[in-house]
Amino acid sequence: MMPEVRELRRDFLREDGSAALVRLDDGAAEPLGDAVIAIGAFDGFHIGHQKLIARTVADARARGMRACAVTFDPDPDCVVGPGPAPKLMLRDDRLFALRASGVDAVVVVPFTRELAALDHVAFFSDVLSPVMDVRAVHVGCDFRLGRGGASTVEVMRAWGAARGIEVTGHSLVLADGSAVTATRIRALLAEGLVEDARAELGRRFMMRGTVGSGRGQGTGMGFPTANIAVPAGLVWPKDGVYACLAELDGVVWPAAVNVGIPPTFAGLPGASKLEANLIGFSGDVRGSAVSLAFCRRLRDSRVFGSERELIDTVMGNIQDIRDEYGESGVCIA
Ligand SMILES: Cc1cc2nc3c(=O)[nH]c(=O)nc-3n(C[C@H](O)[C@H](O)[C@H](O)COP(=O)(O)O)c2cc1C
Ligand SMILES: Nc1ncnc2c1ncn2[C@@H]1O[C@H](COP(=O)(O)OP(=O)(O)OP(=O)(O)O)[C@@H](O)[C@H]1O
Repeated sequence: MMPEVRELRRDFLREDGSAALVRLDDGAAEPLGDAVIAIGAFDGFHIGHQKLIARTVADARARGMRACAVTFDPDPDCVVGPGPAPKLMLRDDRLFALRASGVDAVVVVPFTRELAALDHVAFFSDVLSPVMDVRAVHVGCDFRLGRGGASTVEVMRAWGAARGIEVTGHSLVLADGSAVTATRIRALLAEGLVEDARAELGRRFMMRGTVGSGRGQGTGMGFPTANIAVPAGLVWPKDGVYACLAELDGVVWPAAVNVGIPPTFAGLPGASKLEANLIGFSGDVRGSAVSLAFCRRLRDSRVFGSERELIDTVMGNIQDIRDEYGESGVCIA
């Protein structure tokens, strides 16, 4: 059985993203007035981020003020990190998820080395105050700002108390006894643990890309595949075969997916690193945008001794996924 439309819209970030988007490098940004804010990179927009935003929105409603998510572009880790970690989300998906989170506005601060060197006083006074009057700040208790992370929650709370700004460092949302973080979800995906990643993301892990061409042999073997090129800089789940859901033109199909260069064809030109057989779909997908939401890991990819063995195994995987999800598309547009 395919999941409900509501769940699918969540997986593919199709929920209504109606909050205003305010870029601080856009000189025409309208001032937002009194605001309750949450601050962070929010890569993955996981269940910890979601709870932090829910608290921010509840506080803003109680005060009769605007709720704002303050985030950065690019992700600070890409500017000041020792080597940027692969991201759970494209920038636009991250902003979209924040815009659908219940806040009134998403404020995007361009992140530069100069910004990274500011302390909290300059960050609030010079960067944020032209667009909003911050009255309350919600962050995780481990949050740090500024050069060397010198502005801890305690430092900001003491500074804010004298200025009528309430700073709250919330205890972190835990899973299996330790904090849910983007870093931990990346590690789960690197082990192929897509179901655990789903629990911590609050939706299935999703990759998006454009269909290019592969070696052109899948159709002849009975399972045509969309060979998906994904933008650089994103996390990849561990190589292997997965049951997924695939969105194409607003319709979601069950899909059998191979992640990683197929070991049987390693070294041959044209092999695709991400390919999906959309179950129940027929048509030409080249040039289209396809998104994959990861449901379950089926097995490691392996070297096959013969084409017959490869076909039988892959068709068996496809049948298992068909048995679980059917072969009909579900419209989520
Ligand atoms: C569900 C699925 C499972 C696959 N498993 C393997 C595998 O274990 N080993 C392998 O070498 N190739 C595997 N492949 C890749 C196929 O070999 C590949 O799709 C086929 O050769 C066609 O490639 P092409 O689209 O580049 O022409 C798998 C493909 C799919 C869709
Ligand atoms: N598990 C959590 N529970 C509540 N708040 C959290 C949690 N994780 C992060 N936050 C808070 O959410 C905001 C955004 O966090 P940030 O972007 O640093 O995410 P992160 O998941 O900790 O990422 P990373 O693993 O890359 O450090 C910060 O205020 C942070 O303290």
